Amino acid sequence: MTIKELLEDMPCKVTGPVDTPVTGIVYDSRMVKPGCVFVCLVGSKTDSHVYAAQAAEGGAAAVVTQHDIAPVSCTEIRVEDTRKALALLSAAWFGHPAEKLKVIGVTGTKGKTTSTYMIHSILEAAGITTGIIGTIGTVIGSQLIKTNNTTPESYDIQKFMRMMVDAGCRACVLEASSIGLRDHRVDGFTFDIGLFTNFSEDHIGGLEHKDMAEYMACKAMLFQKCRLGVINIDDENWKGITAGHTCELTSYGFGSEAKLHAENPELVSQPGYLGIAFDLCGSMQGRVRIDISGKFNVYNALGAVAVCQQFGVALDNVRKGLDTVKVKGRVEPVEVPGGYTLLIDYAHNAVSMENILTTLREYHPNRLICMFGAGGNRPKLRRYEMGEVSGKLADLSVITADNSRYEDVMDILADIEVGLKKTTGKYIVVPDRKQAIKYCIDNAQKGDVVVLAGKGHEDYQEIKGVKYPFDERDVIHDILQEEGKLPAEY
Ligand SMILES: CC(=O)N[C@H]1[C@@H](OP(=O)(O)OP(=O)(O)OC[C@H]2O[C@@H](n3ccc(=O)[nH]c3=O)[C@H](O)[C@@H]2O)O[C@H](CO)[C@@H](O)[C@@H]1O[C@H](C)C(=O)N[C@@H](C)C(=O)N[C@H](CCC(=O)O)C(=O)O
Ligand SMILES: Nc1ncnc2c1ncn2[C@@H]1O[C@H](COP(=O)(O)OP(=O)(O)OP(=O)(O)O)[C@@H](O)[C@H]1O
Repeated sequence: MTIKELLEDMPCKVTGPVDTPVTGIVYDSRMVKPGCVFVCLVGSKTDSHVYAAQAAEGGAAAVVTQHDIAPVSCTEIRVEDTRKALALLSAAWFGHPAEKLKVIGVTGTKGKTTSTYMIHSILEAAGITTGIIGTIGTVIGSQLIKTNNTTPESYDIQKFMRMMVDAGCRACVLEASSIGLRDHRVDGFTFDIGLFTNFSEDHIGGLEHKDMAEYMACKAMLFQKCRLGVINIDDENWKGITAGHTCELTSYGFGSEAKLHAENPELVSQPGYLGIAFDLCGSMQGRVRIDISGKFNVYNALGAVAVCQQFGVALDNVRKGLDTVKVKGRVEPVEVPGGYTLLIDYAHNAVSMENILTTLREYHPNRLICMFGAGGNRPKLRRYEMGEVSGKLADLSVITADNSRYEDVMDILADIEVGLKKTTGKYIVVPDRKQAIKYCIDNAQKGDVVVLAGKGHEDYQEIKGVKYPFDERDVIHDILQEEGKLPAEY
């Protein structure tokens, strides 16, 4: 492919030769190879236009810029926005893979990861091979490729979609974060379906959104980039999210005014299994059961079913998909002996923790035990709030290390204690996370629900700039093995 072919349909001003063959697209100067097109991005730390000359000297066929640079020894492609250009160029480079897939984008403050896994599980049950791009990584068949962002850079999204097409996938379900939408990571293609889960305060400040209005406007972009919007109309913000939409809309929720709605939710509780069953009503009818705890999962399931209906999936496959779905680190049960339930969850702020603990309370456990910590080099307010929430809602809080980063773990725990002390909740401090898990396992009683909060799918602990291996599943396995309590089937 030549520069000219690559630029087809892209508004730009070109200075220099355009018949040069292109060997690849690169958005990091350290990855420049002879013949590549280097796209200069204005980032939060670096404006990589400063590397344009170096890229040209390194053999780049062209550099893509959005502001003036000193003349370079290769072709210069001038565009209005290089992030947008990166998306368009990457789509062209990988042969527009989205056109060969049904692409579903999921946006919302909570429930994106869970919903993508539910959609994946249902579609796969129906024989529709589906890839996932999201917080846990990119899933293509049995392969999990770890990524830094919930919504990766546009180049990577296009590359992953190409890999999915080559692997025989027919669909791709992607978490479209507000930052990803804002930063043009999902430009260059049209989503077949956009799913809205819910909207609440999050991601404000720092390098994220300046205020709630901007946050909402970014989420709303999905419904200007898709053909059909599937909307949770029980969330009062749905009208703001769909303002300016260019797609058709369909709805889900608990009320009968929603096209697909739920009735008769019933919590299902057995040792090691907390789920929920409910009736699907409206556009699909039948009782279904989800193998993940929490009433909010009825919403995630409704959204997922409404999406899968667009593929003509039958009720049996919906049932099968929902009854077998597993999401790593999202109220994920881990099998343990002793008649109690042990869960790993990603809740790492007060809102998520309140949601999860309130939900688990509804299962009427013997005791609800919450083990958690808080990230270092993050706002202290989060720690006070988490302490207060757990103190109010759990029968016992076990406070311990999370990703302490550059802070002393004891300082973080002291902040969490400030919140705990506002309540009458019992707590214990066990700074080492493995020891804290061991404490929970050793002290759990029949009928208890123990939630290990904070790390979810993460498999490391970040301390002073180093990521140490720490997968809670492995840690639990090691503790049970050391104590001779490992179930026979492990
Ligand atoms: C603030 C932010 O969004 N940063 C993202 C952004 O990095 P950046 O542009 O700020 O990076 P930078 O270091 O300033 O570099 C700018 C450019 O210079 C290039 N560079 C840099 C150095 C050099 O020597 N040569 C060079 O060419 C870099 O490759 C880059 O292209 O682009 C990177 C590549 O796409 C992202 O990985 C990175 O996400 C960081 C890790 C991040 O934390 N982002 C958060 C805010 C985020 O995106 N979150 C959302 C939502 C999550 C949720 O819903 O929970 C997400 O989708 O993940
Ligand atoms: N529909 C929902 N409503 C409220 N809370 C939810 C919902 N779905 C999940 N949660 C809670 O939020 C946590 C994160 O869920 P999930 O990872 O699916 O959402 P997400 O949108 O991908 O979140 P994040 O952006 O934090 O990764 C869950 O562990 C659960 O506690």
